[in-house]
Amino acid sequence: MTATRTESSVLVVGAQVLGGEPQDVLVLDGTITDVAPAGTLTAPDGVRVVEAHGLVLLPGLVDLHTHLREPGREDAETVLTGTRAAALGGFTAVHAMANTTPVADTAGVVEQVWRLGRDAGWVDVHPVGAVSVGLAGEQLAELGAMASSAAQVRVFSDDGKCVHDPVLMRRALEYVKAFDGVVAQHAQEPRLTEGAQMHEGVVSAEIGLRGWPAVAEEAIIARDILLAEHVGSRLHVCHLSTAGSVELVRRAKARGLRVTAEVTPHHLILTDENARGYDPLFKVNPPLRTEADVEAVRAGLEDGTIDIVATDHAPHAREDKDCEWDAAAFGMTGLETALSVVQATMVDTGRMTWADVARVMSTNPARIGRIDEGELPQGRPVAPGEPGNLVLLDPSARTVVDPRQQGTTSDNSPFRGTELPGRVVATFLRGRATVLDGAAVAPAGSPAPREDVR
Ligand SMILES: NC(=O)N[C@@H](CC(=O)O)C(=O)O
Ligand SMILES: [Zn+2]
Ligand SMILES: [Zn+2]
Repeated sequence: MTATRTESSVLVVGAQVLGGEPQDVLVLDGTITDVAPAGTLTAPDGVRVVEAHGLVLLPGLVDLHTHLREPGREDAETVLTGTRAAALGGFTAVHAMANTTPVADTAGVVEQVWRLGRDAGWVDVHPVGAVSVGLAGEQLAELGAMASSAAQVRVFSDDGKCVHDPVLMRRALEYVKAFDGVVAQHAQEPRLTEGAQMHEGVVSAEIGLRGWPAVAEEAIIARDILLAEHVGSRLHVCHLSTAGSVELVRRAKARGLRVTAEVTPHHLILTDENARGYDPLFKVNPPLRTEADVEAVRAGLEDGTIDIVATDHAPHAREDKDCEWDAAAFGMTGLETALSVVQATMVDTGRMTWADVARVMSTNPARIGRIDEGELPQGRPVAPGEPGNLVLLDPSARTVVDPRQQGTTSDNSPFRGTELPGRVVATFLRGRATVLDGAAVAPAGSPAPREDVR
């Protein structure tokens, strides 16, 4: 028995794999070797045994849309704290958005983020490359160099900003075809959203905040679908939030186009009514929409129009959120509440099974990001021969969200003080526990987490 075997091996006993019948799952040296009916497997000497009766076992979650803020805003989050938060949320891989300072628009920056992730050891970090230099929307970034770098970038996005120029968008869609990449668009028509603060509707009119019409999102999605069809490329729609957007993607899919879409946990549960108290915790881009939009995105996720749930975890420092609405930054944290919100809105409502959750939070995001194959594949089935990337959750638990108890540096969760169902009990990255009994387990030899700025 080697030290490695102990560290990256585990026997999970009696877990409901994808919510099904209780099974034992044995992981040896990072790889699943056996899945058998509960009570039939025994642990080899020195292998950790995790008792999991009544718990649900899913493949490790994959986030296609995380803001880790490093380099540049380490006061809000670092690769280390953000990936620790991800592990606590049940994730084994995240895609780190490019809107950092400097912007991740060169091979050098994406390799830096990739290395920081690897050294931290909490989850696999896959940097997203910017579409345009400095997110300025003018000049195409070095997409090819980022793709062939050590970070092997496949997802490109100016997220935070919309790739508004149709010529630039067309070029990006053409360029990424060479390496089977995808452009992930933040769909926001800039002229229709100048100074916009929240969803344009009854509530914005009543409380006097500048509105952000649904059409500002839908106009860009419609255009990009046409461009992707013209070019024959893959398009991914970030944080889709309106009923009209769901309908556009539904029609594109019906026509066989390679268009995928994501919804965030917050757009599955919160509405513009939450803005009535002017609490900037509910200020987010795209804005929280109406009850009808919430129903439409739930239905879209249920019928497969929306492929994935992505967190859009957007940590912000205190001074950027602890101010009046108009001055506050857009964004909310989400890595540590995503699974609970999906349980509350989709599983506990009877709309989805745990197998469906595995599909929209692991299999599909890994596939869209092209990390389902290669050296360290993610989003794979819970089956022999597959990597031991797993999350064990207790669906019967209920937790009151307390940002001070979370792994993220920032405390801008809209669910502060809210009771949510479900709790991540353990997370395994290639057999190694990153979370046990709901607590983060620092990887051996990892740097000590720096003092959080609070
Ligand atoms: N979602 C947000 O409200 N904010 C994101 C940017 C983005 O995802 O567009 C951020 O970087 O803070
Ligand atoms: Zn965005
Ligand atoms: Zn984002």
